[in-house]
Amino acid sequence: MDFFPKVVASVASLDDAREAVRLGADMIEVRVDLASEDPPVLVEKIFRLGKPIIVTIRPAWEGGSFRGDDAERLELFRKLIPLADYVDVELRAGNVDEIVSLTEGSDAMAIVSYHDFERTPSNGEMLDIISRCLEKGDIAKLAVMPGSLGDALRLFEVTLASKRPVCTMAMGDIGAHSRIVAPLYGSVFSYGYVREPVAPGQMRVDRIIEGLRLLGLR
Ligand SMILES: O=C1C[C@@](O)(C(=O)O)C[C@@H](O)[C@@H]1O
Repeated sequence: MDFFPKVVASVASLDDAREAVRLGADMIEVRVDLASEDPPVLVEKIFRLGKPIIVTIRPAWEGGSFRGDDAERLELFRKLIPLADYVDVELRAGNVDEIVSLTEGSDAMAIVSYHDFERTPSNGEMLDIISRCLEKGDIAKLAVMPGSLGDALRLFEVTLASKRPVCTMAMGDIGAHSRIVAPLYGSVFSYGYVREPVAPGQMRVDRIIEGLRLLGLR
């Protein structure tokens, strides 16, 4: 295996971030849209834990809880980027290019993401989505909802066929195994939870680590 996938803990509090470190997460995704604490204060506290940080401000129209407008979200990203190793922005965001451009001249990389909570697109559509994400940012992320194991299998095919770096996951109960299996096909990150899943089918991060070890990926 020419790379080792990173296990990302999705958190919205300092307590969960501390637990993520204890459970062995490699990186911490701060879901700013789910946090109750002031974002710059929270991200600064989590930054001090010493793990790479992904800043995500997921809008309601793509499954998150942020209800501000594009300008407000852009400003929040601008404030948080100095502490971020990665920012996650949706391919379909109206100002995706503006948000990605905030990373230029910073240490942060841009994850350009696409979530389909209803279905698993065709292989051609998924490859096209990944390609468009990589045109805009540094890492492509694709999360889909499988209706069958065959859909999950197609996601693995697409992951294997994709240019790097790509992060993929099949959500829901049918797709839960993808948290451990997708990295085998080249997914560079696997997202898990600490206390409660933030997306359908997420596993707790220590379980992902255990599974990756069984596959010789840790
Ligand atoms: O995009 C993703 C993936 C995710 O939706 C998941 O299915 O684990 C969890 C989100 O927090 C993250 O930003």
